[in-house]
Amino acid sequence: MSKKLNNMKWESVALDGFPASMTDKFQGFVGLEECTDYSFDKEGKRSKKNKKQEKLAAKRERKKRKSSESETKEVPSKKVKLDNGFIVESCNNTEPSLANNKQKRNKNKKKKNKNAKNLNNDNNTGETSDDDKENGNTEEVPKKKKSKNKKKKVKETVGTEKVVKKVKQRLGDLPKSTSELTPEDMLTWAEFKLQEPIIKALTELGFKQPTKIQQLTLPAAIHGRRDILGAAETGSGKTLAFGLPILCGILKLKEKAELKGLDVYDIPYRKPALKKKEEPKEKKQKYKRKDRKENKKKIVQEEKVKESSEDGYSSGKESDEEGTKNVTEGSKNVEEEYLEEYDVPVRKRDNSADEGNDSDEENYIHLSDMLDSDDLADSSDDEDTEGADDEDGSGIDDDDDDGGESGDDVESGDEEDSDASGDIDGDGSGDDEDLEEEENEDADEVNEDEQGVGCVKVVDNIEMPGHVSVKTGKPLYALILTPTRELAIQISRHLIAAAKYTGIKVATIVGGMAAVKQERVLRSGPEIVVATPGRLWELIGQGQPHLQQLDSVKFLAIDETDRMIERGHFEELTPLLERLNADEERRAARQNFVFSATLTMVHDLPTHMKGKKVTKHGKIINRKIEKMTPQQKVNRLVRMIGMTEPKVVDITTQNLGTAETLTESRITCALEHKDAYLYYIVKRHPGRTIVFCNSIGSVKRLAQLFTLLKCRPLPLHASMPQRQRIKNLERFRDDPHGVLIATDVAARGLDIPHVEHVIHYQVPRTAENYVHRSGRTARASREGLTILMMDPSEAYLYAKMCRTLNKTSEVPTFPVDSQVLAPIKELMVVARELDALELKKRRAAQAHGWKERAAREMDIIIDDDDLPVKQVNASIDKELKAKRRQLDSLLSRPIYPRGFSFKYPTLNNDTTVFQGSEENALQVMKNALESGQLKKEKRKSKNAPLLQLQKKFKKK
Ligand SMILES: Nc1ncnc2c1ncn2[C@@H]1O[C@H](COP(=O)(O)OP(=O)(O)OP(=O)(O)O)[C@@H](O)[C@H]1O
Repeated sequence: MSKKLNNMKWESVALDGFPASMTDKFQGFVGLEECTDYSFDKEGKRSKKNKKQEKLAAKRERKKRKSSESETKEVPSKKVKLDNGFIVESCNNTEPSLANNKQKRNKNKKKKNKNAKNLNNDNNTGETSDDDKENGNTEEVPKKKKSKNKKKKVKETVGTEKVVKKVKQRLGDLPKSTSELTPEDMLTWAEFKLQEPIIKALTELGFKQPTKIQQLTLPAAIHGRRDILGAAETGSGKTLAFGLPILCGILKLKEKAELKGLDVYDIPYRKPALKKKEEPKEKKQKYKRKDRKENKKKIVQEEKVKESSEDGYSSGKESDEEGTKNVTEGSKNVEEEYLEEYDVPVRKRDNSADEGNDSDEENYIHLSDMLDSDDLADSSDDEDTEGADDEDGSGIDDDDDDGGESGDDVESGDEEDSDASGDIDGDGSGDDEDLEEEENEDADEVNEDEQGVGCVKVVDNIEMPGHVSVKTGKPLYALILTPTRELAIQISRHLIAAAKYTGIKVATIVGGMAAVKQERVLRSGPEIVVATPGRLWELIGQGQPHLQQLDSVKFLAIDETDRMIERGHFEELTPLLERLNADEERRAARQNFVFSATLTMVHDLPTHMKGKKVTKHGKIINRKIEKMTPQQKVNRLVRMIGMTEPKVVDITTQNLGTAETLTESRITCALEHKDAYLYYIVKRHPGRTIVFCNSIGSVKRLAQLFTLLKCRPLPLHASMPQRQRIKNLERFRDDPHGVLIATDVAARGLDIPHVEHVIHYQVPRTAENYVHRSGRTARASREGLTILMMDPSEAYLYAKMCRTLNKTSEVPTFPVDSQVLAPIKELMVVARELDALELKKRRAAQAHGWKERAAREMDIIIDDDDLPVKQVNASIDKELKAKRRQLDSLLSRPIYPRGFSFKYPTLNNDTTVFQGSEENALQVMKNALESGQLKKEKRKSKNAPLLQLQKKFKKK
């Protein structure tokens, strides 16, 4: 209906004899209208003036109509779009269909609520959110009033809708704070002398005070300008522990350059420590003497901090000194309790032997030369322990990126576009195109899947760019390296949030996304680059000008450092570090940050590396391999990265990297029942859950199985396209009952709020992996639960892990209702059968497709009869149909515990699978711990085979 027709006179016409059968199709189609005022369209001849006048008149008319309608409360003459696709205009004198009206109202209501909800999320106003409840920001309002207020609020929010543009939260975005902090609330930060714009951003984020690790590292990093080696539990705020000093340092450098009219390139952030070595020996001896005294650590630290702030590079000598004093005093007590500082001797980098290594023995292998945790794992560990349906046979290690941008193996998920998180630049704008996979570009890259564990990606044709000092006029101040793409994106977003009012730009350079856009961002000269090593090295190799300033960066941070430097994982890291450390003076003037939750953790040796070994030449050697000490591990890091006398802050000594708020538990069961237990947990204890597997194959299998079980799982692994990876993470973040099934690619660093459970579907290969996986829950002082699923064949790995984590007793068992589990096991049998049939069908289709393709290529005509696969398909289809029906019927029925009497079957049509109520898993575990149920178990477990195994293991 054209606009013109709106202004004409309409009359309703009665619909006699309208067939009853059609009524439901025309639901809400309340009448017809006939145009009674015809005229010729003279639009073409009309003058512009006339047109304008007519328009105005029409507008006025519409306004009038609207106001009169609202006064008389008649049915609006607005067009209504029906479900069947018709657009109708309702009459004034006929009652509209109630159903449609209701439907429409509901729709509108939903829309409004949605808008209101979104706006509430954005503005943190209105109804109490989950967050509010958690923070205790709930308000008791009488019910009646509340509904009125609600309406009002909805109206208000809808009114402001045009003004406030809805911003979709992207992966890694920090949620805005619900509490409004005043400058007085932020006084704890003041002692670190952070610049005002940074404090302003922290206030907005609701970060009232620094976390423990921030409290311990910021003074030395900001005032002392020292290198920091930080180890703190997962989710303890390590990102800002290096992020804030970097932002603060950049602002200081910029300010100084502006004040003195200097070129930033020529201002070292700190006095090269090389010169410090030339200091009179007396000073060092003074330290040594003090060292012997009881309070040695703190004094040394204090002296060094003072010394650095006296170096003339601080923005204000006195104030810095003052600040340092305050901070050291302020954090005194905390440090006494937690701070563990190592003496880190600075050694020349060309000295390859590790300290304490008896290098005189030819066949001596030191563990530090084989730091790779997964190299260290038994070769049998690399296989998918289930051995079932591992389609691609990719029982591979899958916990880092950019060691090769692998695969185009998309297995699930729709293809709808997401503009969510391709954003790679500091300004927060992102296009979908950013997420374009670069499968073609990857053609000559080695696929991780094909390589298997222990193989190393060979980086060909990359020449080390010459160490020419490049000045583009837009200095690159800081480089932050991470092992995974998602972590890089997240760190960027955290920094962007903290740098919101500083004008500092942050670029994310990661694989799997369009390099073109990343280059464009780099051309704008961001001060900070957060990157994974692969893509970064690729762009450096291509001569990207902004990155040619790499060797003059003032700050270098390496997150998850222990993972980053593991042998064979990041081949590009070695040349990168060489490049960064090429100029000795610049290296010494650079401030370095090295962080991880497991920085000082050293795991047990795998048996295959111990004992006798027969060499190629038939010689038997008895290998002496010593476990590296934490100090040796730290020394190695210091040497590799080129740090100078770093301050080592390790606050993981109590819980070895896991958060204090984490509740640990375990389920021991047969391998074939693991799926049933997992389904039980997901359904009985719904909540945001991450399920970790040891291989890509396991992730794929579980994702398929749980899709059949209608759990809507979200897979995540390194051979998925980057776009899908981010989309799945965002979906998971947005779904309070989301189930993410992931490899260790999601184990480190990811900060998704309110993850309630972490389930280790398989015992992780190293204790480090256990710590990082478990650390996806119980973050930022919240509580969380981790469940380790273990079958008897994994007892050895479990015992090894417990030993590394210094666990003196077994991880307590998670209580499972066996009555409920029994019917689930039956359900799982059917689901697995269906899964197997689907796999068979896929394989048959693939084989069929292959035969046909081959025939076409060879110009051979094949009869359908010669393709027996099709017949197989027909029979599979039949079976599939039947199985699907069987599973659907099982799933549609609620699960009753075995022995349920059925005397009082429920009348409600609740679709929840469990008839028993859903329970909070953490609470269930806590209750079990308190009720003494687990004490009994402890007594029983004295003779448990697991402990026996552990003893055997110790003897080895
Ligand atoms: N001072 C602070 N006050 C409150 N929350 C904070 C503070 N600093 C950081 N956080 C929040 O704590 C959460 C965890 O921080 P972050 O991701 O830096 O942890 P992490 O120690 O790096 O964890 P992981 O070891 O898993 O990488 C984040 O959501 C972050 O926003």
